[in-house]
Amino acid sequence: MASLTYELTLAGLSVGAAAALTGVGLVVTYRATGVLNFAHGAIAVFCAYLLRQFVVVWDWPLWAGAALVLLGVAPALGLALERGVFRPLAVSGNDPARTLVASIGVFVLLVGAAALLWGTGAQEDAPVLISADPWGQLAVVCAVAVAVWAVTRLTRFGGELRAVVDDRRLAVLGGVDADRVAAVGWAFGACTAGLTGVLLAPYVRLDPYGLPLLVMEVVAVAVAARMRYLSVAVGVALAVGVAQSQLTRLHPGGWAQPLLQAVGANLFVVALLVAALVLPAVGGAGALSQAATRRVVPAPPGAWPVAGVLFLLPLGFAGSDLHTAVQVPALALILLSLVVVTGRAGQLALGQGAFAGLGALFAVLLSLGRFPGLPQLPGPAALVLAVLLVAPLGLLTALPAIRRHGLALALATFAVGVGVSRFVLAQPYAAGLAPPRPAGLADDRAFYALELVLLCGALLVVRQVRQGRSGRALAALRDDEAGAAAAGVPVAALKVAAFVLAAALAALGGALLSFGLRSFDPASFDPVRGLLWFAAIVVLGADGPLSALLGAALLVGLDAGARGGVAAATVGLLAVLVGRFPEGPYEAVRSLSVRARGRGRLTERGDAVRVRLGRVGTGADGESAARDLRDGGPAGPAPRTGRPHGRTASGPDLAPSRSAGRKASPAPEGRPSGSAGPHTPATLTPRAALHAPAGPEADAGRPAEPSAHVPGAGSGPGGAPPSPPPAPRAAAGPPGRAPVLACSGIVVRFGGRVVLDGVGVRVEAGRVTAVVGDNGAGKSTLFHCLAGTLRPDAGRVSFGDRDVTRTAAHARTRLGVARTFQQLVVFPSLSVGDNIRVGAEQGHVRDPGAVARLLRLLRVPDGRRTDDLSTGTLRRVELARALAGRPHVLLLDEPTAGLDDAEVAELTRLLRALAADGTALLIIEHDLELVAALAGTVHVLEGGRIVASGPPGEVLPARAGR
Ligand SMILES: Nc1ncnc2c1ncn2[C@@H]1O[C@H](COP(=O)(O)OP(=O)(O)OP(=O)(O)O)[C@@H](O)[C@H]1O
Repeated sequence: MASLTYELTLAGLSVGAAAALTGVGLVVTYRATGVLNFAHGAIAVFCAYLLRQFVVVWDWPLWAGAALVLLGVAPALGLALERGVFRPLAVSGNDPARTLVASIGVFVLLVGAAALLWGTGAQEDAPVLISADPWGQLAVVCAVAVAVWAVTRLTRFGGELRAVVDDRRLAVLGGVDADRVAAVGWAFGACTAGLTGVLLAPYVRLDPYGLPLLVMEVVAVAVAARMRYLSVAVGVALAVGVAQSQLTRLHPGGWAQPLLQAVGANLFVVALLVAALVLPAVGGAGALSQAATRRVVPAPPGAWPVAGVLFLLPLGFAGSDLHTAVQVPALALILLSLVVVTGRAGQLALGQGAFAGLGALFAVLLSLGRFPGLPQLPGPAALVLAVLLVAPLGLLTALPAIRRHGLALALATFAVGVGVSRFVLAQPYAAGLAPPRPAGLADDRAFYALELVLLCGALLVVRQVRQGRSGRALAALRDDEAGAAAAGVPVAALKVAAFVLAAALAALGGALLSFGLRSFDPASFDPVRGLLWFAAIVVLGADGPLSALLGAALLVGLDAGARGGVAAATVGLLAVLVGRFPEGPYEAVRSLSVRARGRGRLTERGDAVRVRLGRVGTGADGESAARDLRDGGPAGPAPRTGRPHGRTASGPDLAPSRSAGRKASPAPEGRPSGSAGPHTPATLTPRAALHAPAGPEADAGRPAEPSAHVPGAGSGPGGAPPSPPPAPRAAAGPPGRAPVLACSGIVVRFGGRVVLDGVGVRVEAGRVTAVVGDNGAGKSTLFHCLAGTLRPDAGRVSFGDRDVTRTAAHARTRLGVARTFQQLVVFPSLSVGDNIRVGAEQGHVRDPGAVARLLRLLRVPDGRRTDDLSTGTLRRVELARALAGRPHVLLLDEPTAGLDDAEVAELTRLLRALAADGTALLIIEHDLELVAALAGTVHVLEGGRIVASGPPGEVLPARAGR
């Protein structure tokens, strides 16, 4: 027995050593470049094939082949990838979605190229570089790990590496050659990938699809090591390898037997599921730009009728052509699922193959009467029930997606895809299933016609989802999750809905695929297919149903008409190009031609400048927008009643110069504060704009008007005194008014550090309350607690008499607490009008004229895209979106950031008018002059505590004098 244990341990160490090498390679590449290299497994298989080519086919000596592959080809491949694919992405900001798409593109490209060059069948004669005896392999792993440790800890290069990892731009400013660091990281990562492939190939099947996946399952090891700790990666890899090996000894009877066998054979997949779904997310938890997924390739005119005719053509086919054609609508449905979840909702869904496979398996089992607990069903009923059963399983990816973004979400959905493939689809009960076609549809033509009908139905459903209110909400979610929540979009529910609908569509497609081919083949739905489909839909323009039709025709056509691997190689190549040139082929050609002329090298500095200029909005539009703002006069007229707290603009003694850090205004304001501008309709006050009479249904669904809903709200200056606030500990503020929004005793800790310590503020109707303080004082943290984006560790937040401490951000918005962002947030894929419409729709404001009035009031251009508008205009768009939901409370985090003096004056007048109309405002602001001009009450935050509160005239001079 002891010797069996020993033997199994040795076998496990051998597997673990290869996994450890993968882990080390992934960690080093990630540390050097910030990229989780999905192509690692594909590089491994490419190198393994190449060594076989040299040694077995061309009869080279093993040492020569190995030296050339591992010390020549692999690092050269890594360098080429860094130089040609990932460096331009890193320079342009390392958008994780684009980087991920590019690395999946490289994966698909290399896998396709391997299939093209060496065929899709498995090779059994890969040369053995190091014997199966684990000691040699372990020695290699230890040597590699120690070398990496020594280089990163003891050399200057290691210091540079750490600097680049911490902050690439900062490191570059500090003189570090980030490109060199990344190049070394890529070369080394590719070397370890090659070594892994060469070590594994003789002991597992060397085939273009299986081996890369095997290597990618091992990503769990790197995730468990938090993409950081080499020793953890090596330890986990060896432990899982040994445990997997030892599990083969157990042979329990009954139901546990197949389960244990499956787990024993796939312990790295279990580890992947745990690492991706249970451990804290890697790659940062923040919402990420999904620029790569929202790409729309505009359909040329007449594309839909042409597509319709092309899809009808196969009805005239016969024989094998028609048999091939039946796969197209089925695959189009699967790709359509990605249009919904990735294209429109912006979620990186790498596991759609799993849902297609489940749909196929369930439908086939049901139609054969082999589904546990259910009788045999006729084909159509089996199809419907399979879709209904799989749809809720969309929660498998939807639930992780609620908290995970970007890379972490990609890993989670990939893990689910791999898990379902290994534990459900590739099981003995699923082997050799041959479902009958539904009665009356045995003929390929009839079946194809049914598929077309179902595809049309699905296209109509997707069209409905992408249009109108739901379409705008999904686009907002895709563009900026926090912004969407702030506009009132129920982010979590919408994600769940998108994933569930996508699972249903994929299941329908998968079921049709199996019925069409009259067989269930788990390999048709393996995770590599999932990656290929994902890359294909992103390449063709994820947010467009036409892409699904085109993609399906392309993939099926290439698979049927060309050598195996051509489809994957084509999609991979396109994905790499799209990763680099997301703006499309024109941009690609332009950039390449500029480079060919030797003038277009994108430098760190050049790009940074462009990014900066882009943000402040240069060019004719930006300048004209700023001029409009200056010349157009204030957004609203003078307050109808006097200012409630009777302050006028501050004296010069109160504030430091406002122009610090702000664009200088070339034109004088030339107008007294609060006066109406020439372009503003004289009768249009902010509240009048928001609450202008509308149809009887105008406020349907709205909880209540301020006075009915919130004590004190809407009473404005001189309103009836409301009842006292219910807050347990009275917050600072003048007595006699009930706060619309209040917090008390707020405590927030980050990692044990107290950032807010018993803070309380009241935000009252018709008043501007300000919070000032030094950088890091805790202002934004307090703001997040009030807006609902952060739950305090202790304390209470109340809205009127309602405790909202645990109420989600979007729900607070719907109650009437609107906010803007310090880094302004607009939804770039929506027009200006639609940006505002999202706010109105989510606030259940059904007055059709409200958006138009807001557009007029804030003088923002409807129909325009947001990309080329100036910061000032974008701030007004953001404000308009916040106001569109008719909020009772408006929270503004540094609203003047990036504005010039004229724009600040404009904003000041608008905010004053809003307050005069009864809105409760809370401002976090460094600009003391603005605070003095606007606020009735000022709270000074220092080190997480409120150290002074009162009217600005009392509080601010002390601050200004510091
Ligand atoms: N998510 C977080 N994790 C850990 N620490 C955080 C986090 N968010 C904020 N902090 C820390 O909490 C403190 C308060 O941050 P906060 O952003 O609230 O300050 P602030 O007053 O808004 O500063 P600024 O004016 O620069 O925006 C800072 O020291 C910051 O580093």
